[in-house]
Amino acid sequence: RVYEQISGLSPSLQFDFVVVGGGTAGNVVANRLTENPKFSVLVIEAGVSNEDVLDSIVPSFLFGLYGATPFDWNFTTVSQPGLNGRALPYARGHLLGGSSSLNAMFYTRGSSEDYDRWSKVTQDPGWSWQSLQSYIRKNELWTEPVDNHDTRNQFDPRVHGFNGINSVSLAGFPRSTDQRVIQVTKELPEEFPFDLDMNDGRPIGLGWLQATIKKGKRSSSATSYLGPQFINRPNLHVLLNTRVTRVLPRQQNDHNALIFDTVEFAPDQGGGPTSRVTVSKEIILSAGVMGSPHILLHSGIGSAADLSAASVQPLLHLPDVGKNLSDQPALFNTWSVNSTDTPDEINRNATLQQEVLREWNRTQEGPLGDSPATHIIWSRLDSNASIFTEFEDPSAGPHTPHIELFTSPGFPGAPPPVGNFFSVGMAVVSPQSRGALSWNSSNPFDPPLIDPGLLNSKFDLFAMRAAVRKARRFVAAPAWSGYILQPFGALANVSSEATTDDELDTYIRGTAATSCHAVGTAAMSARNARFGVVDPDLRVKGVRGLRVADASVMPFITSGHTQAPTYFIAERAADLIKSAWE
Ligand SMILES: Cc1cc2nc3c(=O)[nH]c(=O)nc-3n(C[C@H](O)[C@H](O)[C@H](O)COP(=O)(O)OP(=O)(O)OC[C@H]3O[C@@H](n4cnc5c(N)ncnc54)[C@H](O)[C@@H]3O)c2cc1C
Repeated sequence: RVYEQISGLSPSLQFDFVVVGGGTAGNVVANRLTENPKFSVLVIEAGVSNEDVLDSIVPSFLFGLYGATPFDWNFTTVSQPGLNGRALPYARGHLLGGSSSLNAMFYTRGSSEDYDRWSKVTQDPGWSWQSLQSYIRKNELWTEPVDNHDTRNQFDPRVHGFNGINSVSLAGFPRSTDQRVIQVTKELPEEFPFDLDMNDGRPIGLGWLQATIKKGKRSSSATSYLGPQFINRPNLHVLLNTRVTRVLPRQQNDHNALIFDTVEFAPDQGGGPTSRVTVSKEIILSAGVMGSPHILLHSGIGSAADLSAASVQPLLHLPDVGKNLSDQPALFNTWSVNSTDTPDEINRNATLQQEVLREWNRTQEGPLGDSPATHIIWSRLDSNASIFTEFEDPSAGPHTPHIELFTSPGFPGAPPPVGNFFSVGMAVVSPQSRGALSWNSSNPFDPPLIDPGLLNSKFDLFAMRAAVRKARRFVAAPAWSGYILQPFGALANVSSEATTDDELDTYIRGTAATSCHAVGTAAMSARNARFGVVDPDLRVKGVRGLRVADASVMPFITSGHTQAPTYFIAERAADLIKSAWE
């Protein structure tokens, strides 16, 4: 059952588990726990329903979800020294499905070494790439693209799951640039080798993008894990528009351990009275990389000094709550092109957009049904790069990329009034910089202070420079001759062979932003480690009855986009919880 307001929830209902946050991870946990009819679960989600939100259904309408909309938390970061002091908007999903309902839908697992590093740092073999395979497959429902084209040379079925819940697909509408992109792998195979499947654990190379899309529609954790076949389970309850403000312990037991069993919440718009619900088994925080540590801090779990300074009574000194935030700096390089066959025409012409929307409504086919990108190039810095004399390699191993380039026909976001474009987005996917989430108010309705620490490290700046140069070499391949006209905007200042590092730094610091891939603010560590927030079984260290299951538990960011690993974490989390109670 879905309740729009707190008043809809009968006070007589009893729950074994409360899942805080109906986002990417939370809905997985709720789905898997309610497979057992004996477990009753309440999901409490701050945001609105995802139902009938057209911009969340039609993949290429994603840009309509961001900013001052009901669907985005619309956070702002603190000033970023690495970006000339700019403060950035920071999107997070504020609707059922969380960020899976508004992200760019890229499905990338990262490298096998990323997970093996988690396993090493947590001393838990269960987090290794090999061990997670069963969860990867439980999550993935490989789905043929809506146009049913021949996909044999575009992915490797041996590494995919065909019986999971969340749809993953190749693009269902060919782009005029597709063949040129592939042509580059033949013209410059050393630098841009073709890779049949970037999700086989060894992503280095250039391959076709896979995305969480089902036959031309976004597949989010809300449409998949809370889909019609699940949402009517009598033991599954979802409360929307409701913000969790704190979790509270019951009286201390004989051993002095805090046992959390109560969730406090209020209407999301603030101003209303708080209510409470008590669980008989566990509370699972799945409020995401911003929400979960924010709730822990407001509940008195964090650095004791910081808690006292914020006038919150410290319950447990756990200084790493909110620390270790890891994000991937990103920017778009854009070129003008000699073609009118780009999405720019649709994106700036309302009549044309209505026409293709009518086609999409009829068939779910056409240019609206895909993520904006077509291919991704994953690369490492040269092993003899000068930066390695100063820094240890922050990547997880020799098969793990440092940087990513992704190709998108058209202008990124709303296009200028005239012109047609091709863009290469890029990111440092194995960054060295770390930021933090903190607070300066004891009011849980005040937003946290978000510092993604973008480009704080010289390593990340070095990697960004390498990525811009790589993007320039990519579009200089013969395949683009006659198509790419000239660099657009600030890229024009850094497009000659003679461009210096300083000039590149000015471009990068002036234009880079976030990938919105923050993780790590409630990181896992080994059971007896002196750092970290949760144990390898995702229990908050030092207390009982409380786990975290979402992107915030990643001890290191994976070298890709972060929704797929979040799904895998949630699948394993559900199994860990079930095995504790079944
Ligand atoms: C704009 C954008 C684009 C992205 N693109 C991609 C991409 O293409 N591919 C990719 O792999 N990753 C992408 N990501 C990242 C990816 O979506 C996230 O890493 C992942 O979805 C995080 O999942 P989560 O479960 O940790 O958090 P979320 O999915 O954000 O879920 C957290 C949920 O908790 C709710 N919540 C928070 N606080 C409270 C509270 N106090 N009370 C109640 N509910 C609360 C939120 O409303 C939300 O629904 C993108 C992210 C963004 C924002």
